[in-house]
Amino acid sequence: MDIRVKICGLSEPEHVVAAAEAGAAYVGFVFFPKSPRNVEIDAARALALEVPVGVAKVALTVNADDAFLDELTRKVPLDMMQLHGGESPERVAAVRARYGLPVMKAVGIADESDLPAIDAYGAVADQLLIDAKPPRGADLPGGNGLAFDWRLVKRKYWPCPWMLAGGLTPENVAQAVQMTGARQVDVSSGVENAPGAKSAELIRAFVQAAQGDTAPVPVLK
Ligand SMILES: O=C(O)c1ccccc1NCC(=O)[C@H](O)[C@H](O)COP(=O)(O)O
Repeated sequence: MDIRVKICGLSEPEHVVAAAEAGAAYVGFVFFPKSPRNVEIDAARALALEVPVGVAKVALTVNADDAFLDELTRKVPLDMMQLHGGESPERVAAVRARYGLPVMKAVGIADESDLPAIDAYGAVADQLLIDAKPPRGADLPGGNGLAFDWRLVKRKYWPCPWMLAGGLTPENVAQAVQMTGARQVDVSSGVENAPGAKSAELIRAFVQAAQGDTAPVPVLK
């Protein structure tokens, strides 16, 4: 099955190479100092230069200001910006216009009351990342290894391309794809041995499982 995979929170060249060789379509770099996956801009530039043509380099920021994004986009060759904070639809549109890069907006889902944000952000973003809403008081707005109820996003109409995220693992990704109809998936914690410590083996297992290269999983009713 042609499922596009994003491996997020990469900080070591060997894992960038593992993701690309496994067939990931996107690699993500996190710019958020509180995260165990945070990378500095100069380190991200070096990582980005390891990424083969055809694999999209995504910069994940959280409520970043123009000064930071100016430096980031000047120094790191990027293919997409991922906004993972409380950025408003107006801010999403402004970032898109200022940097001329496609913007993916993260939308956190916990229950039905979160669903209208899909249409609000879908009207201004190039893509949506549909993720689990972080628990109240969490240190990180994403990358928490938490899944949400996938039945909430079994919808027929999507305003733009989207990616499923939140608590995905090599074990559950095939079922998540089957239940939601997602054509793109994103993972961070599920391919780590500890927070921030990616595993090349788990990256390969995740891409294979997402693309249906393992035994089918039973459908949950
Ligand atoms: O991964 C982080 O540390 C992070 C920090 C701040 C904002 C967002 C962050 N990650 C967002 C991602 O794109 C994750 O891949 C997504 O939330 C799924 O994470 P996980 O449930 O750990 O697979």
